[in-house]
Amino acid sequence: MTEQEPPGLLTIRTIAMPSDLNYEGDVFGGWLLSQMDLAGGIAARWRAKGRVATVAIEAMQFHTPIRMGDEVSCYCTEVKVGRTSLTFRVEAWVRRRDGGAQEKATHGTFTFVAIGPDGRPRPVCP
Ligand SMILES: CC(=O)SCCNC(=O)CCNC(=O)[C@H](O)C(C)(C)COP(=O)(O)OP(=O)(O)OC[C@H]1O[C@@H](n2cnc3c(N)ncnc32)[C@H](O)[C@@H]1OP(=O)(O)O
Repeated sequence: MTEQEPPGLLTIRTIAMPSDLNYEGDVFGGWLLSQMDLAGGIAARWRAKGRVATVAIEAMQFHTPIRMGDEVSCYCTEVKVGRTSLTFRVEAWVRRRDGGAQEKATHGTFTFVAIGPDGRPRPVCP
């Protein structure tokens, strides 16, 4: 069987460490959310060619738990570019520590705003 290819651009790949776990031994949802926010922020910064800030996170869904030592990869797909905002779908995929194929763990929609030197929204090149 061929491995399903995640959609979008690989932006972050990391390993779930002991300090990222909740008291049940699974990865804390907030840690995963922050990785996805970082990944989307990188993609948005590339697209906006400069500083961005997260303005909204919506439609988060957690499909499967992540455990210590699992490899976590975040893939970003551009959904929409407005006048000053950029929306990306971010998917987190997990490969278990003992190998095997990646599976989708979580996805969400992240919106960023391009920020100018004055800290206010600035237009993005179409
Ligand atoms: C609170 C925290 O520390 S969270 C961590 C990091 N994030 C931040 O610090 C951001 C804090 N927020 C801010 O500084 C401000 O809200 C800013 C600078 C991002 C935006 O300022 P605003 O005055 O709200 O900007 P404005 O109303 O002009 O909207 C800018 C764009 O964002 C979009 N936008 C604003 N709110 C939302 C939202 N909830 N969902 C989706 N898009 C939104 C607007 O539609 C607009 O897009 P467009 O120009 O492409 O049409």
